[in-house]
Amino acid sequence: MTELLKFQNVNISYEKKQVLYDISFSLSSGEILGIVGNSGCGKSTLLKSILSLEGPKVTKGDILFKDMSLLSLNNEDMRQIRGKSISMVFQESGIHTNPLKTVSDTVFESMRAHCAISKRDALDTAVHIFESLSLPDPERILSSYPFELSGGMNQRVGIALAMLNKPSIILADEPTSALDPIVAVQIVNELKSLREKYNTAIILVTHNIKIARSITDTIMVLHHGKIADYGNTKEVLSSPKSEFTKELILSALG
Ligand SMILES: Nc1ncnc2c1ncn2[C@@H]1O[C@H](COP(=O)(O)OP(=O)(O)OP(=O)(O)O)[C@@H](O)[C@H]1O
Repeated sequence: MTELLKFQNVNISYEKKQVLYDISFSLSSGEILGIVGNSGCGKSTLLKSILSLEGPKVTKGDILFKDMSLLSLNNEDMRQIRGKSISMVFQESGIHTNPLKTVSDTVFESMRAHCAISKRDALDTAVHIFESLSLPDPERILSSYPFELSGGMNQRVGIALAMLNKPSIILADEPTSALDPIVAVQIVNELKSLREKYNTAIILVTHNIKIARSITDTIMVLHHGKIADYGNTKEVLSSPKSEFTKELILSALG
């Protein structure tokens, strides 16, 4: 397994408010890392800092992608990384799909932003990914506007779109929290199959420790912006080091 992403003693702040403290971890190809913790502990901030999204600033440490510091990249280089090497799936995948555009227009635009490709080739790539994720009737999905698809289907399409440029890492921020439990399980299975089919590494932010237990190889528990526990998921859940993790497991898993 190749190491893709590495956080080295990273501190992150908004303006003057520090949110994350001394965060270190690494992510290898094909690995699924779960980040869990209470609301406001800094999970989303951690994901945003990887892609230098608006708001949080790294004030100490370094974030490396394939041994290259992401913090030293200019805007154009970071734009190339976003969506191509590292893409993001949000809670509401409407963010991936413009309400005024059909899915096929969105597909073409997001692929054309990273490579010279014809519309037909872009759509063929999308059909292939939809089929590999068992999305029904790919041609109908492509010709639909987002409002014509159900919430669950929108989210599944959002995950498929995040895969268009075959990124090596997907950052998934609570991708199942807006969905009913049956669709949530479907999404979790789709994330698993991305790893199996494409060896994609995934960082999954979730409130749901049961989901984390069922899908992740490694887990990081954050408490007030600090790492309370980090390591192999089975080991952390069976013998957590911190009191906070013990309580979290007890309340979620009994
Ligand atoms: N744009 C911002 N400006 C200032 N502070 C922010 C901003 N976004 C988040 N914060 C603060 O940073 C802290 C961490 O927020 P973050 O959204 O990363 O937590 P989270 O663990 O993802 O929470 P949740 O599970 O509720 O989504 C919180 O105290 C939050 O209020």
